[in-house]
Amino acid sequence: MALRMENVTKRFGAKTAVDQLFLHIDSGEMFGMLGANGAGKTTTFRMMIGLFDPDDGEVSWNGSPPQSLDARTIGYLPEERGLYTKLKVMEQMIYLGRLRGLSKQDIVAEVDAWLERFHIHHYRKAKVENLSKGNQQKIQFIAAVLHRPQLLILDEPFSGLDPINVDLLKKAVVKLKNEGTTIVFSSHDMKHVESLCENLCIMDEGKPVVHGKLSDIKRTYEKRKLHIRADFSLSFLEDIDGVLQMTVGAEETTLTIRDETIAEDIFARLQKYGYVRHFSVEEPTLHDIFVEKVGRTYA
Ligand SMILES: Nc1ncnc2c1ncn2[C@@H]1O[C@H](COP(=O)(O)OP(=O)(O)OP(=O)(O)O)[C@@H](O)[C@H]1O
Repeated sequence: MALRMENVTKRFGAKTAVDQLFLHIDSGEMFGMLGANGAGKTTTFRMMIGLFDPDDGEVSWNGSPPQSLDARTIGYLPEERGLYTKLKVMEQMIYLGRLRGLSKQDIVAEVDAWLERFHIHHYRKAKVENLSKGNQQKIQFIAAVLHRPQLLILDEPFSGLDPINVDLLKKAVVKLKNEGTTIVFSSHDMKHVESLCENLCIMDEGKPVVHGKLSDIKRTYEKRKLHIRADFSLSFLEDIDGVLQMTVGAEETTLTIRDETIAEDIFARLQKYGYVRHFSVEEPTLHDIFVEKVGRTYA
């Protein structure tokens, strides 16, 4: 399932929530959408699944509008979680799965496997309202995937989860990707996108300010941090033109430099002094890129 969004704009009254967005997501890809609150991620998702029509531009999956997709093709974890809290976990899953045309037998088998994977099988007969928030979120995730969609859209899937549950969910998402599912998810946390996605889009006020392959994006930004470990004093580096800051730690010295050419210069100089145990140029993080691109701190 490959997605194309061509010059898509969505307005709410005077507010332009999404502004001339171009996106191309390949089949089987894991794609990350980043952006501060109100950047336009949820509105973009709603257009992807055909819940909203764009005011301008076009959305298509394999050439067809999202409205023409079979309900089983898409799995959607909405930002506003909504489960029937008085129902028991399995009852709820059977109800939701039946709505999508699955047999009770298939639903029970699929849900049991997911509950095991998430270490919450003992809650299969528990009422949803008696589960912790994190466990409710896992149940909602299962509801989004139990029909094995080809296309999975997850709005903030990791928010509110503790690190152990974040890892469990990440593993589940990677497994689905490896099985061929096209996955799009949003996050406020750049690290999640950095660890999971090859391709991403950073949105700011409805516009994609950065879009493309993570490795390409990183390559186009200056590398400005140097880490050096050596068996001799590195204090002379502070006086080199282009060294903006220097922090001397017990083991390692970290330098902030003006641009990559300074790293080459320092590397050449160090050769003359003695044995260098470690020399690395740190790639910019997505956070660094966001700050550089939109000129303010993220989220
Ligand atoms: N149904 C709506 N009616 C009016 N304005 C809306 C509607 N949906 C979204 N907006 C506005 O559009 C902008 C983008 O909202 P959206 O929910 O898409 O952002 P988001 O990136 O998902 O934010 P968050 O991270 O807070 O969920 C916001 O200014 C929001 O107030």
